[in-house]
Amino acid sequence: MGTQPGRAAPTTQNGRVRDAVTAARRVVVKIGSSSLTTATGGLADERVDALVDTLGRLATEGREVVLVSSGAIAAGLAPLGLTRRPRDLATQQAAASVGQGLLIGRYAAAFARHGLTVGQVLLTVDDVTRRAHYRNAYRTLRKLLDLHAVPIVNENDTVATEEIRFGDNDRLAALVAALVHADLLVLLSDVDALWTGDPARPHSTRITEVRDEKDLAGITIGGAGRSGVGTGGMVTKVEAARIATGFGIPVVLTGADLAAPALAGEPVGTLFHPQRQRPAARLFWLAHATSPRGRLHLDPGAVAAVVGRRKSLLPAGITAVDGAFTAGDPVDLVDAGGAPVARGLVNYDAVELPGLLGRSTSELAAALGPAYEREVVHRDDLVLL
Ligand SMILES: Nc1ncnc2c1ncn2[C@@H]1O[C@H](COP(=O)(O)OP(=O)(O)O)[C@@H](O)[C@H]1O
Ligand SMILES: N[C@@H](CCC(=O)OP(=O)(O)O)C(=O)O
Repeated sequence: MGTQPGRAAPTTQNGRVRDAVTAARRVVVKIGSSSLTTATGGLADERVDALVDTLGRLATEGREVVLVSSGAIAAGLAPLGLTRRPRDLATQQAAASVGQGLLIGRYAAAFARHGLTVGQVLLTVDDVTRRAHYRNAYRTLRKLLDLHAVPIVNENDTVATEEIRFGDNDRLAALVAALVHADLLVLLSDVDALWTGDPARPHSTRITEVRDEKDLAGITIGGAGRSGVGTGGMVTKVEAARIATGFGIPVVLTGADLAAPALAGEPVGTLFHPQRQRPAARLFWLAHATSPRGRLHLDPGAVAAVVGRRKSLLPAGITAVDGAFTAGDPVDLVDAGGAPVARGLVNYDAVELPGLLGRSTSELAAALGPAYEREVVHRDDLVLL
């Protein structure tokens, strides 16, 4: 290991953001599988209890707490006689189905010791990305908080398919934080902070604060750790931090055993500063939360118009279409090399587009009617990637 765990002295700016951490009224806390399980993969009761003691205190102080907890698959392994995390989706789903009940039962018992009731909230990608669905998810979470219950969120693993799955819970936690307008997101893992490289390597050092993207330059952000039950590793945690800070929410990334000092605003872990320049929430959501349902291939002129001049995308600049989307779905706009340059909400169904490609809007309007004068993606519904 590189630098031994220690508490860095807060800088003034760090101190100010830490004050926001202490003052946070609504907090989303995410804990990973690796922090909840024993070496053999079962649920580690004492770890669940330790986390719940910290969160229970917070909730009884009057703060609103939403817990995003992984661990369903890990908890389901032993009861099904499995010795390690399965690779195939069907067995992962079976394990999650068995484990989720055990996990929630364990949390319900632990929170009950603090006089608190829990509510299970299982979400899919669609539930947090599609407007109609996320309003629904928001209402449920809001009502649980109003009723002083602790929502415990996980991905709905049993119905999520490979294509539309988060897999890790880091980004889900960031989107839940945005959804409930949290004041703080705390990501708890089996590592005490973000390090400059694999923490097991001798020259890696701990990063105490990330003020903006520049502080991430030169860092080796690696995959899941050696516990064998986590997924995503630091890659998805840093992505989650980008999403949340982009929504103006500070993020603390630290070890599960440091949850109490982190929530008390002590300088533990890595503090990601909220970004002052908030993008329009809807477009930010589009860039980070939606999974594209298809791809529109642009010719170089269309790339220059959309990216360089911030114009709407017209049928004339599209050379090919992939995917089975319907009007209103998010799609990626890709250049001639296939690299995504923008994401937007498309105004046509996939089946309609091939007949329109390469034709000018006036020609289309004359041939097919005024409805075909509309842009394929309006510039207000476009975000550059
Ligand atoms: N730059 C880095 N800093 C810290 N940890 C890293 C880094 N790169 C890779 N990791 C690994 O990421 C692991 C945490 O991710 P993961 O196993 O998915 O945990 P969780 O179950 O908490 O989501 C750590 O145990 C660590 O080995
Ligand atoms: N929804 C899954 C989460 C998968 C997972 O391992 O996530 P994480 O530990 O956050 O990287 C579960 O409950 O097992």
